[in-house]
Amino acid sequence: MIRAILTDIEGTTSSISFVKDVLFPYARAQLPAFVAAQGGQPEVARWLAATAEEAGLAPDDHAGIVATLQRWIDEDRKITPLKALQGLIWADGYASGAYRAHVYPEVAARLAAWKAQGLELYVYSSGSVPAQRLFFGYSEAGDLTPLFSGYFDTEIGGKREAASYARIAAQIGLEPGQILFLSDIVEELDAARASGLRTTWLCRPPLACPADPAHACVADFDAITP
Ligand SMILES: CSCCC(=O)C(=O)COP(=O)(O)O
Ligand SMILES: [Mg+2]
Repeated sequence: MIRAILTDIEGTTSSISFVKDVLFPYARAQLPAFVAAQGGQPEVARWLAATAEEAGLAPDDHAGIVATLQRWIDEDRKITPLKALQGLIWADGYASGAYRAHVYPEVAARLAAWKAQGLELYVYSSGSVPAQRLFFGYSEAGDLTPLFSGYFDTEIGGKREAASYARIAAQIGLEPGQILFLSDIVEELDAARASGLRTTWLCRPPLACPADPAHACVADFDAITP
């Protein structure tokens, strides 16, 4: 019996376009000024140092670090320091009203219905946990954060690694088979299933489920019956 739902964001609750065409360009454009103004703040300095280490750069090479981060954004790399810094930058955009996070039309009501029927709801995204809280706090459907019991990011492990899902199940405190993972990426679903989680594949239009899908496949949350 399913006791909890663990959901991906990009391509699952929300459009890929909002992340790639709104959030990523905003972070890319703001990065140089953000690093210049806030590079000395301990949290920012920690992630800049992690970026330098990952890229083999000197810790004080801010120009090189910014260029590296911008290249990683262009390549859509899911690297923890990049994701942490993006989250810090996006906070200003949400607070100023520059954008609100897209969620597909049925998502808020369906999440609320699952919560009302006793399911616990969790998020697992490559976006940092603070970025996830902002995303659902400033969504087009309003503040959805009261619906969620917890958030996981790549600090628990990569989304294509089975061990990450075992760690998440242990942190949630449920058997893996009691958790339903929702994602648009088959490699993530394969990893979750390898650790015993139940899986459902979101193929949002204009995509369509293949004839013989590798995972239970739906077009939207209304078609999911946990
Ligand atoms: C929650 S912040 C925006 C999402 C993001 O940065 C990202 O890389 C999306 O990754 P996901 O694992 O949700 O597909
Ligand atoms: Mg996704």
